[in-house]
Amino acid sequence: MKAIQDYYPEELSHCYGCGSQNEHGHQIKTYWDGDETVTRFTPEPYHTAVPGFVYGGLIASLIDCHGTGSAAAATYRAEGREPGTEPLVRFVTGSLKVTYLKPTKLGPEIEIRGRVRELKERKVVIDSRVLVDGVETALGEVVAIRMPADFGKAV
Ligand SMILES: CCCCCCCC(=O)SCCNC(=O)CCNC(=O)[C@H](O)C(C)(C)COP(=O)(O)OP(=O)(O)OC[C@H]1O[C@@H](n2cnc3c(N)ncnc32)[C@H](O)[C@@H]1OP(=O)(O)O
Repeated sequence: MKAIQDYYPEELSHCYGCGSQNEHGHQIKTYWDGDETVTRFTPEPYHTAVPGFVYGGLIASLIDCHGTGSAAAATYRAEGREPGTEPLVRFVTGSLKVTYLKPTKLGPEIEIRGRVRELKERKVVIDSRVLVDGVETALGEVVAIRMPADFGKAV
């Protein structure tokens, strides 16, 4: 099964969170599991906050790209299209909110499960849960905005 990120074109595959071409990045992969999107990531020992627990910025980063990837996957699904078909659907982060419920144990695989709360043409809101060993440790909300064709060009 291909992940939504596997359909990103080369020029959009350099993101630190989800770009398959970024050798220093997380290279996350997001898949459908029924009505939920799922990303799994095993942190390294250096992803430490305090010994034994995962750095919160890593969790935010995973929620971020899980959210934008889920937004793209959900849009293709809502339109009844295969991912990667034209016109390409890509999202950037408009806002990112993370609520840390309890410390996230460092070592086991982290699972992020997302649900679509709102889906419009230009804006998709993804709610995420972060789980380790079945324990919910954080919640995320990503407002994903359709990437403008001229993204970054006016800066
Ligand atoms: C695809 C491969 C790359 C994936 C990368 C994924 C993760 C990333 O790190 S992306 C990088 C970080 N993000 C950015 O740099 C984005 C910078 N911001 C921008 O470019 C623009 O502000 C952008 C595109 C988000 C919004 O553009 P803008 O023209 O203002 O949108 P606009 O038409 O006003 O708003 C559309 C809708 O989005 C909403 N919206 C826009 N910005 C936000 C925001 N920051 N928070 C919440 N909602 C927002 C608006 O309220 C509007 O909603 P509604 O339709 O309900 O009224």
